[in-house]
Amino acid sequence: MDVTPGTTGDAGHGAASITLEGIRKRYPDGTEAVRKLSLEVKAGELAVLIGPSGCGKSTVLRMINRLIEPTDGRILLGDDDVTRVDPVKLRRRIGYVIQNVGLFPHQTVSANVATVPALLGWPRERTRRRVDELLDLVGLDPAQFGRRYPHELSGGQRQRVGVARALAADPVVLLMDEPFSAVDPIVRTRLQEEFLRLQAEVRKTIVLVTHDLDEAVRLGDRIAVLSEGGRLEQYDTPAAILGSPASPFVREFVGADRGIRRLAVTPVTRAVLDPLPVGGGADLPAVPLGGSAYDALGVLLTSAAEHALVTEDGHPVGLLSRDRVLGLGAVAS
Ligand SMILES: Nc1ncnc2c1ncn2[C@@H]1O[C@H](COP(=O)(O)OP(=O)(O)OP(=O)(O)O)[C@@H](O)[C@H]1O
Repeated sequence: MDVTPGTTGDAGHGAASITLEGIRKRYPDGTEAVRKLSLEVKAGELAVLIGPSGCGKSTVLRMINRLIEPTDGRILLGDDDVTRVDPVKLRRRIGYVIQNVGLFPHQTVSANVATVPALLGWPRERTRRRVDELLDLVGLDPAQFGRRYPHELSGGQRQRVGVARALAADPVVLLMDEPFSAVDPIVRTRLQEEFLRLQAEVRKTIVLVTHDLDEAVRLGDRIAVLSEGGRLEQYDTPAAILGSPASPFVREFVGADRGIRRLAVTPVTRAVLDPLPVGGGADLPAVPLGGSAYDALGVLLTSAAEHALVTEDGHPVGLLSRDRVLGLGAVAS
């Protein structure tokens, strides 16, 4: 996954904001899948759409790349109204990753990743370099995997090829519909971690649909909780969604264990520390400043200590009490 920053040519400056203005989708049979949704995703941010089955998540995603035409409203990429541009050209600017990836089974991994560059008529050498660079970026050795066919890969490897393919032509936006749901939980966690590293590298504007709240909390800069008809219940950071649900619907949706989930996204900061004791507290268990409150609680519980020593670059900076950590997980009810 290691690349020199900038070699992909897209370290952030290839991203565009996405603005949904009162979008609506009424299917021909009369189903109002999305009634009136407004939402803005800032350039370089990852927004997660989450909500119960059938609430309109996929419909929203597919309106952004016009696989589904909105009945009403506007969708802007940066300042461009996507409903006014040719949908085929539009889709070349938007990467799309779906569950089970949808790789072409009779094409090699390299040919799959090269799909959009080939459509754009890139010279062969440029395409080859880009394909190798992307396979490296998603952690697949091009020499080993480039000539394989999709059925010769594991589920997790196929997902990575799907991500590489979506990034190939340096899209301004990436849409991901349940991209990690087809793999087992352990592989999923690893792919999510790799994906976060990749996103720190490429800084695309991403809209990701998931059913999995843990995934939403782990990956999202912001989470949009939707209810039936694409109604926006809350759009905020993971910590705010878990800490202050805006409606009974969100409270129920994020569930009773949201205090624990909240600890996972709350860092230990100087603001919650007590002063160091005389003698330095060297016998106490240590936790790093900036680490998650969830990890700190784990250390406190396993060592049965009332306090942990918080360190920065190995130097003690203060004490963290168990009560303080539990207070960080407390949520408005
Ligand atoms: N082509 C269609 N014609 C009529 N209704 C449709 C069509 N596609 C989707 N719907 C309906 O629109 C609503 C929203 O569907 P959508 O697939 O966007 O939901 P979702 O939130 O992505 O669901 P899931 O989480 O189950 O994938 C559902 O009630 C669905 O039955």
